Amino acid sequence: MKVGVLALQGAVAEHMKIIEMAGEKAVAVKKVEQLEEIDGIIVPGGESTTIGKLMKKYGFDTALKDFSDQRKPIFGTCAGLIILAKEINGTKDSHLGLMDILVERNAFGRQRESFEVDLEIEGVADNFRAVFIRAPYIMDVKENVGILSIYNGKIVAARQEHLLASAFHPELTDDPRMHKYFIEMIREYKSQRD
Ligand SMILES: NC(=O)CC[C@H](N)C(=O)O
Repeated sequence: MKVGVLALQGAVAEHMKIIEMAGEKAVAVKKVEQLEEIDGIIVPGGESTTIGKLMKKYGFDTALKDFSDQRKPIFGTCAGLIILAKEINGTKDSHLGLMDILVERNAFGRQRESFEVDLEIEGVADNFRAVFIRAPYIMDVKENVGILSIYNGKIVAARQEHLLASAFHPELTDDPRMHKYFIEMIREYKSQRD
């Protein structure tokens, strides 16, 4: 199995390190052609407007929709969560628009630009150290979306079939459990496709 990390901008190397720590091969994806050789992809944190623009420029906007149509899993972390969302509060624009979630950007306020908390994440861990950096949160979900974690009344992780999203950065600690959960999703959907 090969797990891709969209390598246009943001925390790419950190995700690759944890994927390898979890025992799978990581691929830095810079060209749409590479999507054929991978079984799932992580859209990392960074700056969603920048990632969105680069995605359009290199054809990933349509290519990743095709990737999702093939039921290949996508995991969006932080800015990646914003990229996956169908709705971004305060704007009519969206990026991939795949997940039935409404998100608010930079949702935890200036005084809390970055912080760490221990989270309970359904199916993943009951004490996951989560790093939030200018993080978004999920304001609302449709009924087909499973809520995996809530912090201070705010949804910070969710799953919709083969799509996974977290408001925090699971690649910035040495805990591979969130990545292992995603790798299991990839395995599950790969066996359905084969
Ligand atoms: N750490 C992050 O990925 C921050 C996301 C950023 N605030 C955005 O809106 O794109």
